[in-house]
Amino acid sequence: MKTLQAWAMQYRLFLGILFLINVLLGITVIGQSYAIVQIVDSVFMESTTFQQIVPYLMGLAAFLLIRTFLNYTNARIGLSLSHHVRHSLRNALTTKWTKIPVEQTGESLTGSRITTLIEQIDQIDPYFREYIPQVIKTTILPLLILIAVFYVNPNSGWIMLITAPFIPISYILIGVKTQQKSERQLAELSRFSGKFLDILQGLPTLKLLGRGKEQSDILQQNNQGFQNTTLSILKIAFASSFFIELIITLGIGLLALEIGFQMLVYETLAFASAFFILAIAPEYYNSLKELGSAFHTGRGSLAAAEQISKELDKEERPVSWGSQFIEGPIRLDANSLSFQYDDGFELYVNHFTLAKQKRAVIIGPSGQGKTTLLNVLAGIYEKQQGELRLNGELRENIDENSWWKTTSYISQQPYLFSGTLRENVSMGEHYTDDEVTKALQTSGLQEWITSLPQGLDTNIGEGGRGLSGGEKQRVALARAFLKKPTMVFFDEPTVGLDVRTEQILANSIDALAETATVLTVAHRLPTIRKAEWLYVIEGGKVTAMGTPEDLLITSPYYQSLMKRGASDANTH
Ligand SMILES: Nc1ncnc2c1ncn2[C@@H]1O[C@H](COP(=O)(O)OP(=O)(O)OP(=O)(O)O)[C@@H](O)[C@H]1O
Repeated sequence: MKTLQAWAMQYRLFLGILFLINVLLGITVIGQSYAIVQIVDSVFMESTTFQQIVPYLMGLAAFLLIRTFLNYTNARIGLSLSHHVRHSLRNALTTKWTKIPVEQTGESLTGSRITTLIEQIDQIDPYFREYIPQVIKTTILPLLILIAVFYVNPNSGWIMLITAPFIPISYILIGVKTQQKSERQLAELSRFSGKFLDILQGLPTLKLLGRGKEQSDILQQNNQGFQNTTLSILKIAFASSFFIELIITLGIGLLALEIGFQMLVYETLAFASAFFILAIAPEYYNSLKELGSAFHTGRGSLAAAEQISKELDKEERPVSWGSQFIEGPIRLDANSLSFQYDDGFELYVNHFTLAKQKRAVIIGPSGQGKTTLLNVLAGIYEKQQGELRLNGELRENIDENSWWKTTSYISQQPYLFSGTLRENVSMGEHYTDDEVTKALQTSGLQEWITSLPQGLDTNIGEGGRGLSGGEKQRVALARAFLKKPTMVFFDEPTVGLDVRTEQILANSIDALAETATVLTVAHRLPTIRKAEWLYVIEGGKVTAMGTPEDLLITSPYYQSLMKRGASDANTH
């Protein structure tokens, strides 16, 4: 629970208020017992008149009211503490996610992962709402009661002090015993739900194969296993609460016995004192018992806290930028450039150069690092070593905004936001409808827009739902046409596009290449054939670089590609 404790310690003011409230609560509980004792003693032992006990009755009512108010405030502060911690964790996670470099977003930022983590923040609620206030209460209340009892009758104080640890010890023993079983129960549950989902999804196939009955039996067995584990945990839970109640009863019984001896045999204790001890003892044991159950509730927050803190502690590799403004046609140069995914695939580029306004392509077998290289050169991934120069200036000295203003990056799966087509193309910049329409036309979407009843005002779902891969790329191209970049990074789709879309994409790139340096990760022969300059990537290294004529001599990969010739439309 170290992580949770550390989070709680950031809210010392709340903890201080909780401490104060519980000191007052302790005083109220003692005062309430004192008032009850005085009323009973006056009425039964001293036969006083009603008039004389009125102040005690009023005192009792006041203590009861104050106690209710303090308990309410205690719960409110717990709630508020939990709200503040969860709010700041949500903020911390969102800040973290917005800063995560693109390279890491793929591995950590899927929608379902975000949802799971945000939901897990709510699972830490019981720790702050119940456990923390209860820990503070259990630290202060029994202590104050103990001081009062020691003051009234030290012998009873000793009995209460010695019997108290049995309650937390029992809880710890039960916790240890049930932990393994609960873990097994969780495993059973996930096995059961996995199997259930699997069978449900494959039901039509199973029916066709006549295997429905067998699967139903398997499901029954899994269900039985889960039931048995749950029941065995429940058995321990029931037995344990019986055991703890027994300890409390024995503790109070022992106290009664000792008090009885002192009152009747040794006559060293007055009735009022004895009654006070017996009236306050249940408060003492109950608050210890409540800590145990709050502890179990709080433990449920543990796994969620671990997940959240793991996410928060994840190392970031942000791309560093500087203040040098960049514009005009771009030239790229790189030396000894290296990049590695967390202990995974490694890219190393000894030497790389791309002249201004050249039309270059990166080729190579699948999974060898073409996209990775494109991303490092575009400044989406941070290089680990080496130097990358843009127009002769080190990349880290370039102003990030001016770079992205000059650049268009068209990935294999461009992201479209939930919003209108106009918003998705203009991306926050101001363009007239004519300009937007023209850009969409140049990227071959003319027919498509005219078929849309709402035209540019058509709403596009999150992630471009309802648009094909080719349409998404064409919307991304339209963005590029509006931007008029001087550097274009284009990751050609690997998935098969229809001939017409392919032609439109090629024409669009041709149009962009008139005014920009274009670097394409190419998968298609027509694109490769149009290249003025080529790079071959194999095993994360640039194995050849030059004009198509150069490569026919220096690169066996390029030679074999050209040999396969026109019959092979794809390099894969
Ligand atoms: N985010 C990532 N984390 C870890 N490894 C990755 C990540 N992205 C890619 N890789 C790995 O890096 C290697 C190179 O991937 P990359 O996408 O650069 O290859 P590619 O040559 O562009 O492939 P393709 O032609 O199939 O698109 C692959 O082995 C891939 O599995």
